[in-house]
Amino acid sequence: MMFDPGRLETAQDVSSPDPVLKVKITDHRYHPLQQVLDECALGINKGEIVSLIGPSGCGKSTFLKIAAGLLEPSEGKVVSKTKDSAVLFQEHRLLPWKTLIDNMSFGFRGRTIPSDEKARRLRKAAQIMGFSDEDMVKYPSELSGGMRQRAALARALMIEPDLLFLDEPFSALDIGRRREMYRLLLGEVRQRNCTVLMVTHDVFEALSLSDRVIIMSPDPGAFLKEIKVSIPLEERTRHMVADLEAELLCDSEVAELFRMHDWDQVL
Ligand SMILES: Nc1ncnc2c1ncn2[C@@H]1O[C@H](COP(=O)(O)OP(=O)(O)OP(=O)(O)O)[C@@H](O)[C@H]1O
Repeated sequence: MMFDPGRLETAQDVSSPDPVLKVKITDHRYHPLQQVLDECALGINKGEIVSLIGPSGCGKSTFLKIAAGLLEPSEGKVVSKTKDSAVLFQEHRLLPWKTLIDNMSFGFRGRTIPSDEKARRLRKAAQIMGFSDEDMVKYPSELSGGMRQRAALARALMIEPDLLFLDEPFSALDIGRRREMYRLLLGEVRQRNCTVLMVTHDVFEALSLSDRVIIMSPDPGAFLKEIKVSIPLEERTRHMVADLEAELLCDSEVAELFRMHDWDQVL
């Protein structure tokens, strides 16, 4: 297929010779008879935002969990040169019996960080996320869905990670809250040149936020295509991203994958 080379390019070995995260999986199975992942290799450069998209069940979360070191691949290896990584899931995973401040502080567990530095980070995160002093002593059940998701992001950012794994963390939010989260996240990510690997169902979201988008096909999961989005993130408009999405779905392999041959029709 032809992509407009100024906007969407088929990525050909865009990772530097020295990526900060290198994942090479040749096989992954939860059960001996069911191969979930076939060959999948990915190198991510420092400060790069890479998204994985693909049909439900193709193995995106499995790949992300392996990349994040939460799961051992049946065959393969992960090499990371980053210092601190954090994972953010679709469910906020806040502890219901802890207040907001205690949930955010939970991000510090297992780290030796001086208490004045902890207090500084908590204050800064509360300010960025828009939490009042009153909010900080509330329990998760007393917070709105958007606040809970912001709290989960704040907790993940407490350790000031240089590598962030996101598994559909915005999918339960409305469009306005989602954009709010994008801004909060990208502000932090850009400021600290953090590297990001994100799984999403949403092609528009992937094209909005990423430097590179990887499209996975199922049975067993494998990388079908890599797309580089060359419009700088700060310059992307919704209109441009909608055009990129249409362009991507014109690719017969991608359309086939998502069963979107007639993508222009609403139904
Ligand atoms: N813990 C597990 N034990 C057994 N099978 C699993 C486990 N986790 C995932 N699977 C299976 O592995 C396959 C890939 O699942 P995975 O969650 O990685 O896909 P996905 O692309 O992230 O899906 P979705 O988009 O629906 O979240 C599926 O067939 C799923 O049933």
